[in-house]
Amino acid sequence: MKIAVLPGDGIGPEIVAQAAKVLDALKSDGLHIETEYAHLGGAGYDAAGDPFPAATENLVKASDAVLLGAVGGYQYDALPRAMRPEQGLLRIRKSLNLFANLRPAMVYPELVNASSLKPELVSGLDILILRELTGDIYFGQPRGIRTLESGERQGFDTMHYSESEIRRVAHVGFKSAMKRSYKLCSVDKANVLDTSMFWREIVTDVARDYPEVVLSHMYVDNAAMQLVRAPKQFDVILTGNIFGDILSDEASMLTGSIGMLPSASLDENNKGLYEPCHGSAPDIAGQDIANPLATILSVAMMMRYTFAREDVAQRIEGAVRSVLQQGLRTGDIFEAGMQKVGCTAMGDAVVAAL
Ligand SMILES: NC(=O)C1=CN([C@@H]2O[C@H](COP(=O)(O)OP(=O)(O)OC[C@H]3O[C@@H](n4cnc5c(N)ncnc54)[C@H](O)[C@@H]3O)[C@@H](O)[C@H]2O)C=CC1
Ligand SMILES: CC(C)CC(=O)C(=O)O
Ligand SMILES: [Mg+2]
Repeated sequence: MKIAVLPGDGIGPEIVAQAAKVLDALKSDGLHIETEYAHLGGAGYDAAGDPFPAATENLVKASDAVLLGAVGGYQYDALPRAMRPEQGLLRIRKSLNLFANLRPAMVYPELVNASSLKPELVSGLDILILRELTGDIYFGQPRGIRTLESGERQGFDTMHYSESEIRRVAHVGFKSAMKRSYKLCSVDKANVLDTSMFWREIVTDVARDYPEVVLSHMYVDNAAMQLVRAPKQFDVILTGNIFGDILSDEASMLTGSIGMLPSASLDENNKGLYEPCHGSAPDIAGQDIANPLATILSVAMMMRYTFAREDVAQRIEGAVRSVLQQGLRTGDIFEAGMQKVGCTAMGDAVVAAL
């Protein structure tokens, strides 16, 4: 298992250090894990003048999987767009062809009261948001800021999806639904956007290959509302890049915190990049208070999807469950009566529970 580790920026190094301890513990138990570190995002810009340095690209292409913290920081916000940390993230996803982004949102029984919704709405929740990750308005050309004939300046981006991009992620969605509850809801804005109208047409066509799966369609504004009204109506949500980005942050709060939501970004062969769904949280960086569980759970997803080690994945998930049962909580999921711990102590507790 050759794993490239990219701590990134902000809380990235803190949370990745905890996940790395889990990898070290698994290695001591006999798993053949080899890790190598590199820079991405602001760290890449600082070290090599590029948010996705060539050395990082070479390393991730030579690795089986990538573990990433997060990128971004206030100090980089005024850089030209191409130099911003977030462009490093978009480029690594594109470079590795990681078109399928799996973002499971499940509520641990111990955290039912940490959710911002009523316990009965979220208890037992287990949904999968499948977000297309290498297309859509985040990658569309042309884009930029131009001056119109009137002399007024205008910012513009381009949304598009090609048929092959929709087909391949739709297949992942239907296959995921076949392993779960045979229900797939495709989320779009087909009442307004041509891109979405086309998305709906192709998803409907792909559905013919999966007659066992019940396909439904929902507009994204309604989906945002339904996610907080009655989230358990969903099982797999299939959607595009920008809608999935937004809906998955929303879904994270059903679980108690964005610090609980892991992700897997996969190519056609299940080579993957694994990262928490949240960002670099510069507002809490350097204080040892970030929740490392989303990153640790991302390692579990890595074991499941890239290395086909369901046993190891479940072992890590069991350890996370165990620390929650012990009453340990970082600040973002803290409730009265629980024991508040920092990022490092939470990581240590997970390792001890492995
Ligand atoms: N995948 C990535 O690397 C992503 C990077 N970003 C970047 O991160 C930076 C900050 O963006 P924001 O919009 O503030 O989103 P964010 O996800 O970093 O933070 C949003 C809020 O959630 C909290 N939070 C996030 N992760 C947490 C954790 N593990 N434990 C406890 N609290 C946590 C933060 O403290 C903050 O209050 C920006 O530069 C942004 O571009 C944003 C999203 C994803
Ligand atoms: C650069 C952004 C697209 C990162 C983000 O918000 C995400 O992937 O969730
Ligand atoms: Mg996001």
